Amino acid sequence: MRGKGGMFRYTDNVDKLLMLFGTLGSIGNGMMTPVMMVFVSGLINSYGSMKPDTSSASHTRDKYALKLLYLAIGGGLSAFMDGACFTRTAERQTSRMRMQYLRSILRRDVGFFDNQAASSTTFQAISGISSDAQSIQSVIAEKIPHFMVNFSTFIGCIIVSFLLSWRLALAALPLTLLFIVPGLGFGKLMMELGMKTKDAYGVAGEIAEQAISSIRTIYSFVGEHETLNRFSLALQKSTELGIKQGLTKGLLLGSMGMIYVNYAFQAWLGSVLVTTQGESAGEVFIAGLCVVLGGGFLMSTLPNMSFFAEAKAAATRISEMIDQVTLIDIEDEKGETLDQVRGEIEFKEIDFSYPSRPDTQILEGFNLKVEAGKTVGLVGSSGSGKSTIISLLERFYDPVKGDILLDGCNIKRFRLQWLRSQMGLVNQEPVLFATSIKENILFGDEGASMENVIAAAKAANAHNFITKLSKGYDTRVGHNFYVSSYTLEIILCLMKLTWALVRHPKILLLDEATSALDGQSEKLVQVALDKASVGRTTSTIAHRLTTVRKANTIVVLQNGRVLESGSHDEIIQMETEGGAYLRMVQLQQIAEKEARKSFDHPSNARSDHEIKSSTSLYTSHSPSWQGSPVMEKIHIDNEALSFDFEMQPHVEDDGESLKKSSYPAPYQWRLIQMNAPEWKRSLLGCVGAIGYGAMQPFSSYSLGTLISIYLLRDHSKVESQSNSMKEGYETYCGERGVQLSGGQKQRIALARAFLKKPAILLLDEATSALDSMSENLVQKALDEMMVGITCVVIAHRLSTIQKSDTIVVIKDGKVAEHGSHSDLLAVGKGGYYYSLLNLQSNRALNS
Ligand SMILES: Nc1ncnc2c1ncn2[C@@H]1O[C@H](COP(=O)(O)OP(=O)(O)OP(=O)(O)O)[C@@H](O)[C@H]1O
Repeated sequence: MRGKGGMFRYTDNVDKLLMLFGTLGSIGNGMMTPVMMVFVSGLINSYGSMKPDTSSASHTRDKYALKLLYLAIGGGLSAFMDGACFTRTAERQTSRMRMQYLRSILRRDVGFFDNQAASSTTFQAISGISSDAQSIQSVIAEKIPHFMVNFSTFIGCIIVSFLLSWRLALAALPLTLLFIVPGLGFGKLMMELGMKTKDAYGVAGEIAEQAISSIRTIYSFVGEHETLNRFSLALQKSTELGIKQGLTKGLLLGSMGMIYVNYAFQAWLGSVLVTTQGESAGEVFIAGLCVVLGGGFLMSTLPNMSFFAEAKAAATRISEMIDQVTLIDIEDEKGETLDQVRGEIEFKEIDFSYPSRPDTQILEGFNLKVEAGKTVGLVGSSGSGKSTIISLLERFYDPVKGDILLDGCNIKRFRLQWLRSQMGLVNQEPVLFATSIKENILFGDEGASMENVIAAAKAANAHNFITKLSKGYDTRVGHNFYVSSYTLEIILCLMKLTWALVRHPKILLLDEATSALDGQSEKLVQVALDKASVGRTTSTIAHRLTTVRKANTIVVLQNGRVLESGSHDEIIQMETEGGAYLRMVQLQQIAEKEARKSFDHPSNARSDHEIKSSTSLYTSHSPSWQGSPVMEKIHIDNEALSFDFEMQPHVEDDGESLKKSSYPAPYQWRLIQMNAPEWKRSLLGCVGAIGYGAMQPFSSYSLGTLISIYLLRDHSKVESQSNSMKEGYETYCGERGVQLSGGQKQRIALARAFLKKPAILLLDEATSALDSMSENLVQKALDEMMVGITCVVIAHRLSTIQKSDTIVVIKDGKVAEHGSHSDLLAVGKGGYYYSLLNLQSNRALNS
């Protein structure tokens, strides 16, 4: 099951069985057509001799109907097996593949995502799960069975055609190349053009998307015309490709006309084979049909190859991702755990550079010790390495040099999952997923009980506002969670904190946790944070120095080194490098004063509207919300928080509200009017389409006629004469047939009688003028034709009537004797028939 690469990598025994049955089903399904062709050839042959309302006709009818019924049952069963087994196994295999793929992505160390452009990694991950896995699934579920069905039909048809008439098959087979080769060639060209057209539309779509998404910029620069020009230029490319595509499609469909060239050739050759080689009509006709059908099936089989190649490449991409070795493996079960964690952290002589930028040293000889239960505040200029320290502690990366210790033990010795579960991280990223509040909290610890969830929410001061919502912990958040942006920031903060606390971590890591909040809201949340950090070793990163003011130790970082450290009161007095912390505090105070001044000055202040639009992540976009009167107004008031907020509950019936929207129905007539300039081409297309459509019934009619001709020639066996006559069937017979011999006239008369398919056949010395070889041939044809019809044969030559059911000997206008040949012979020498037969055989001997 774990073989390297390949699209069947995740096949287990059940899948192998499913694929075996699927393959049998596909082959069975594919053999339907050839087997049916064999039956039909027999059926056509029997049509020639079938007469209405005779027992033999109904026997033949029943026989073939039954055979075809069995075939239908067999075909149905095999098609079912084919479809059901392959679809099921494709589903099983690719869902396993998707799972493994996602698991392998999730266990990647963070460095993996750094090493490539973030967008390309995300794209790769998503396309691996969606398009790559999808293309493998569609190959297993559809393309492989399609290939096998068509290929076995092709093989079956060719075998049947050779069995029925090898001469015709051999001669007609090369002609199939006349439509297979252009068909494949133009088909490939069509696909390439289709891809290019898609790309060209993509470019045009991108222009439109960019323009619409930045509509204000477009308006402000009066860039509408420019946008339209660029859009129309991009569309021009797709129009040119469209014309090429149309031409190629025309050539593709036109080249299929070669099928009829093949039929034309077969019609000619088939007649020759029936009339000169004694081949039967049904077999020759069906052999020819099988050759053409086989060619068609081969043609539709081959394009599958490109899908196989695509799926193979997709499987290789997925396998490469799955097989990549992870240095810091979250699923690695090895490693120690501590029964009791105190939470003492120590960084010893840490050198670090990110794997994606190994030449840039971020931390250099970094040392830091945080005692258990104490709070350390990390401050410093942007890029000084504050967040890097937290990443190293979480083991998102390992240091290049030095050790990080937890309670005196190197963190590399711990089981990674356990280590991370000891830390609660609250960072700046928005963390709410589009699910309920409870589920959101459970992301912190999926096994946590409801009591734990509530305890964590209480610890983060979030319980109060959650219980005020109408659905409490079951309120869905995410896309449809609409609150004012001010409230949203607070809720996000509290939720992140709740999430971090649900596992009762010993270490709390706060990376700019409150940076998105304004001073007033920060104060509200800070109470919750202070409460949460009691008894926990806490590391706080903050630009706003008031946030870290109360920390036991404040560490000032610069270029990955510790510049100053100590409590606020200690380091504010330090003069290292000009008192870095003091300068930071002073600069921040000046900036805050400036900000307050500009806020007090109305002309500088941002309007309400501006604030709203800049923080509209959750506040304004879904049309289903607009104008909805249902808003929850909630007041939160407890020791930590006191604020009001309005909240829109989740609405389930988006579809309903869409239905109610008043978009006008599409207007056909308007669409036609828009396309009016294209009427000439449309008309030409319609005429072509009608002509193409009419081909099928016309060709069916022609093929039907061909069968009749085959049957006629098959029965009359007038080949030798026809061949000996220069003009063949067009030979002029002369008045009352004077230009023909008596034997020739008789055979033509016989052919006329056969064509009429009479219920009663009267043959009055019908073969008397024939030489014995021709008589033999004609007699054979007569024997075939007389099956199931009433025949009255008058003959002097007694061999002609020997096989009759009843022979009636007439003498002087009276029936002298009657009975079968053997009955009459049994009468012996006294019998009239006996003596006639004796006389004739003596004459034959003498001559
Ligand atoms: N994933 C990464 N790959 C490569 N370089 C990185 C990565 N993350 C951060 N850096 C670089 O490491 C240096 C330190 O970054 P870090 O995020 O630790 O700084 P910081 O002090 O937290 O900054 P800020 O206050 O702006 O958040 C920066 O120069 C940054 O460009």
